[in-house]
Amino acid sequence: KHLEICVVGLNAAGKTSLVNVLASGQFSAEMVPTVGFNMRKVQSGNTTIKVWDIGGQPRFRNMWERYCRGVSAIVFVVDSAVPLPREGAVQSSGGAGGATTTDPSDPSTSWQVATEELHALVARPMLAGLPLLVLATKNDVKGAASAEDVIRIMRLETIANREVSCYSISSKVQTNIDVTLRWLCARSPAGAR
Ligand SMILES: Nc1nc2c(ncn2[C@@H]2O[C@H](COP(=O)(O)OP(=O)(O)OP(=O)(O)O)[C@@H](O)[C@H]2O)c(=O)[nH]1
Ligand SMILES: [Mg+2]
Repeated sequence: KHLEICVVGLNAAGKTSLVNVLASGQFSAEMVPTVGFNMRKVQSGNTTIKVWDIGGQPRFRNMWERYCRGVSAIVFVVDSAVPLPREGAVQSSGGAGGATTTDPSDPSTSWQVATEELHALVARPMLAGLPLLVLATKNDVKGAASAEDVIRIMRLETIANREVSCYSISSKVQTNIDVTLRWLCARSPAGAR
């Protein structure tokens, strides 16, 4: 079986680290930001997964939709080690793309931007119905947000008309990498949906 998936999320969320662990089992603390995109192939049993890993810096975010078209699933990676905002601090401010003034020193900003980027992406008509896996990574860090926190903060229950899952994972100590791979392998090839 051949699948194609696309991994997106904010810069330094941990996308490339995850893809490296999926592809080769290797984790490195020394990472360089992805410029543009990388493609890696992940083999699991008789399933080959072509993985598009897109840069998360603001200038690459407009590429996400293009690479997500026609894949079997979208993986959105968030950094769960970023402190959670105060209750109610993450609000919808009407879409992503620079219209929002952000304070980079404010941890609620990162959650808010991630939430806005995710909701803007899944609202794209071309991506309608694509299964979504939100991965809250870096759960090896003390005080990391749980999957339940992420579901609430990012309002994942409001994302309708597609399969949505959320796992808390760590690439560093390889927590829930197995369930992530099982979720990916269970997708149907694009076109077969
Ligand atoms: N503690 C911990 N650190 C992690 C984990 N995954 C990634 N990191 C660290 O987070 C930083 C960013 O990781 P990357 O994988 O490069 O992040 P990215 O999402 O690919 O970033 P861009 O390519 O800029 O979009 C690196 O210092 C990683 O070592 C994890 O599971 N646990
Ligand atoms: Mg990267």
